Amino acid sequence: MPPAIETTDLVKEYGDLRALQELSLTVEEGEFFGLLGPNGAGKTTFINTLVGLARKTGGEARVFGHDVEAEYQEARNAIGLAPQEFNVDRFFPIREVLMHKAGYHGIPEDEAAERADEVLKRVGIYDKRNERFDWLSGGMKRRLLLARALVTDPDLLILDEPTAGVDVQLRHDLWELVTELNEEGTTVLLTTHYIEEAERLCDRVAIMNEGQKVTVATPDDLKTRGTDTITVRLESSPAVAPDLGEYAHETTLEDGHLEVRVDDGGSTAPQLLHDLEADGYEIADLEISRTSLEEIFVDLTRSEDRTVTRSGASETDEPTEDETDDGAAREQEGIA
Ligand SMILES: Nc1ncnc2c1ncn2[C@@H]1O[C@H](COP(=O)(O)OP(=O)(O)OP(=O)(O)O)[C@@H](O)[C@H]1O
Repeated sequence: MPPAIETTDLVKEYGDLRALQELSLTVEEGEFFGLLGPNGAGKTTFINTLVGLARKTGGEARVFGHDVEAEYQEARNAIGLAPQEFNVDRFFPIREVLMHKAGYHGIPEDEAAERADEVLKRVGIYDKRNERFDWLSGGMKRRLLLARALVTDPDLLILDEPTAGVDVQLRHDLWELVTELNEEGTTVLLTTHYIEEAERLCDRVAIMNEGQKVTVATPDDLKTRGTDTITVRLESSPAVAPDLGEYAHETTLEDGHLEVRVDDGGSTAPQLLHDLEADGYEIADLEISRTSLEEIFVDLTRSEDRTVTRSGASETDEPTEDETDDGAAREQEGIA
């Protein structure tokens, strides 16, 4: 089986703005894959090129082996997308919205009705089936987007910030549901700003910045890339920080607390204690803290200039041909 997603040197330009810069990424079938990056990193653009809402400028993109443009229908039929924005037809009861979506993907009416009921039950808003989208609460709208993504029984579920602005209960419900779907074999691509979410759910994460891939790793591997801090409380505070071995990348002393930054706190602490005692210091207390994934993420995506790289000099607010197309396609996506 080919990978669920495979892109090679994928480029997307909006006029002179390079939103994706030679992005090569592979998501294996069955993976729960996270896409992380600061605002404007290109996450939604990446998704849009996969689902046909944005036309790529260069490179290749395949979904289960199908070229996303040359074999659009095959690629698109494999994907269920829960987008960031609420792009749902507001004039129909939500059950009909789901049936239209299924019909658009070639599912016969009877089966579409069955599937609509099934997914509404699964996301917990079956009792709202005859209401219009506008009448749902924010959390219910998120559930509906997920239901719409699931109504075609996709092999690849793409969730673009599914828990943005939802309450804790719903966030946990959604986590449980997508974990279940992944365990049943659905490949999941998730973009999120919540590092905890990625850490909890994803087998691997890609960190993107300014349209480029910074790294791909498991959350555990990423965490080992940070440094640890050993904080030692000394019985009597010296005037200056002691001179330690090469293992100490940085040593600071404040109010009798010595903070030493090291690669691996667990294995360095005995050496540090030994060195301090040898120098006559009395130790009252010791604590090791590990860099959080969030700090590592901030480090990896730190940028002096947060603006996205522009390939040309001119800056214009005129919509490009692509943007106009994207708008039309988005509308279609909403209705379909
Ligand atoms: N249709 C468009 N026309 C012009 N520029 C666009 C368009 N869509 C996205 N961009 C630009 O491309 C860059 C990447 O945007 P994108 O929405 O992909 O980022 P993101 O990582 O999803 O951000 P966020 O986390 O804020 O959702 C941004 O600079 C954005 O302004």
